[in-house]
Amino acid sequence: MTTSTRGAAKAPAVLVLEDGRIFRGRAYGAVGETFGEAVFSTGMTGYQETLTDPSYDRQIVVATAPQIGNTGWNDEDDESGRIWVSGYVVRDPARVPSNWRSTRSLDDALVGQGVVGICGIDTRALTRHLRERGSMRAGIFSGEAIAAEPELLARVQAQPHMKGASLYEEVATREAYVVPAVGEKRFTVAAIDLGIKGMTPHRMAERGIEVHVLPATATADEVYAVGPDGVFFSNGPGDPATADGPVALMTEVLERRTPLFGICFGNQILGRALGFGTYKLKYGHRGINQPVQDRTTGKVEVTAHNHGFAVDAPLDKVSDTAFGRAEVSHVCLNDDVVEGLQLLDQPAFSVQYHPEAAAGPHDAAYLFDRFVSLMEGQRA
Ligand SMILES: NC(=O)CC[C@H](N)C(=O)O
Repeated sequence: MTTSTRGAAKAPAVLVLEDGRIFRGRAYGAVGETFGEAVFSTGMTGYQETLTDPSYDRQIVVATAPQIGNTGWNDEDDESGRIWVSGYVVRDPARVPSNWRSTRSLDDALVGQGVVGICGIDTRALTRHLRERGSMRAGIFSGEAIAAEPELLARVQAQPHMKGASLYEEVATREAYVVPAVGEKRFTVAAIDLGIKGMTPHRMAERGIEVHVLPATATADEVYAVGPDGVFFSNGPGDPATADGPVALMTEVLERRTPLFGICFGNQILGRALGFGTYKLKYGHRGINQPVQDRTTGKVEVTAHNHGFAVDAPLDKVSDTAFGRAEVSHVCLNDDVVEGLQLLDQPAFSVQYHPEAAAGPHDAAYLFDRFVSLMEGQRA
């Protein structure tokens, strides 16, 4: 529920965490109330891409960068048709945005879409709290939504957990659509939309791929009806342990040995299809400067991340799976979390992070070329 809006920046607001910690600040964006999992993102740029990433559905995002909104909001950088975060927490919002592409302020964009936020709180203390205690449920209340603390806390504690949440169907397209290849068409890819970011089909289209984006509930018949050279599984919100439908579909794709690429949620689904488990990280990886090593080349890349879950696969041995040998291809150098998987006996691989990242960095863009090579190899 949100009520009014503009000029509301001075209304009092309160952020309530499920463990009882409370931060008091001022309303930012819409005034009202909202709930979600409080998570922090360390990106210093790219807030527009972050807020419109469907993988942030039902999450209250805390920006660790202290000044947010400086470049306003433009008509080009959205990753989807709307803002998906359920709430936004910033320390010091820009009073006057300045950028040649900006058409309105970030505050106006939040107000326009009814997204409740809070500003003027100590985001460093909040981030340290989430890092020590882990991501947790939270609520933001402003204006008339503010009530006695025990009441607000009880409402936060009544919210569903992110563990066990099935959200991908809620954010995915209902209708199939096609993103045409840029220049000469070389390949057709069926992309399963579990919360796909707009930049992903674009990065494929740039490589001569015609991308058929299909709903999360697509059947194998619908996938193969487009005559795909390869199948892609996208990023998406929620707990991968709930994604039984996409795991079953991917299993069929693997049985047919069609070239396969997955990103983020898609990596977790490949993990499950291979028989590995997934688990929730304490506070996840969200930001644009995470160091990852590609173990197939030894190279280290700086990468964009947004994940709260990870695949539980052995780092130091090749695993035998229903689809032959599999190995962990990429690993996060901060904490050894599995960041990529590849099959050694058929053309399938995935990464836990974001080679498409529009706000950058672009070190991992080669992964789209790797997908193209797999499709070329299958044709040869
Ligand atoms: N960006 C994503 O695809 C996120 C995947 C999953 N929801 C997670 O949090 O780990």
